[in-house]
Amino acid sequence: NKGDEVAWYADGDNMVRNEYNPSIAYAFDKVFGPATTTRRVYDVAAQHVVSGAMEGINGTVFAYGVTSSGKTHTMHGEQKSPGIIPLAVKDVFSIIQDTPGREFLLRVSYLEIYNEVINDLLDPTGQNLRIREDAQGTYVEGIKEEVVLSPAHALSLIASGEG
Ligand SMILES: Nc1ncnc2c1ncn2[C@@H]1O[C@H](COP(=O)(O)OP(=O)(O)OP(=O)(O)O)[C@@H](O)[C@H]1O
Repeated sequence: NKGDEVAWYADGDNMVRNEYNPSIAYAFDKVFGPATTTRRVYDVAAQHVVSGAMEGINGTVFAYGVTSSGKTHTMHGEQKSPGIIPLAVKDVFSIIQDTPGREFLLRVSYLEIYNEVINDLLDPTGQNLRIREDAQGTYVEGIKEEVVLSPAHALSLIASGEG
């Protein structure tokens, strides 16, 4: 809209190619073009991580990119086009609903890593936290974990961490 030109474009499902020098191209597991909805990105790239986590397989979904590349747009989205975080939270609760006979305890924590420093976004006193490892795996020492009972509860916690 500002008149910026496209410098890189999606060439098929697995390639990003330079507009000015088409011999420069990078291959990825999956490339989504500009018309792709975040819902589609979630379904293809994140949903299996979420369902895997509910089966006990540790998983991570993270966005990485320069300023204004669309991390917030993709992860948070907006009311009418929710991002990966709200879609994942809703999915988790519907998986629980569809799994009668098993009990789940869901805890949300929310942190920011900036310049190698970890801060707790749910607890202003939790600053410069350490990453530790024990027999259970890797964890952030002293991070606040809040038990959540509904998608709205989880999302309002996350929203409170933004402020
Ligand atoms: N896929 C997209 N479709 C439409 N608009 C987008 C898309 N990705 C980003 N935008 C828009 O581009 C602008 C910058 O995106 P966004 O704020 O998500 O970037 P960011 O990577 O989170 O930036 P920062 O690192 O500065 O926080 C926003 O106005 C956003 O709505």
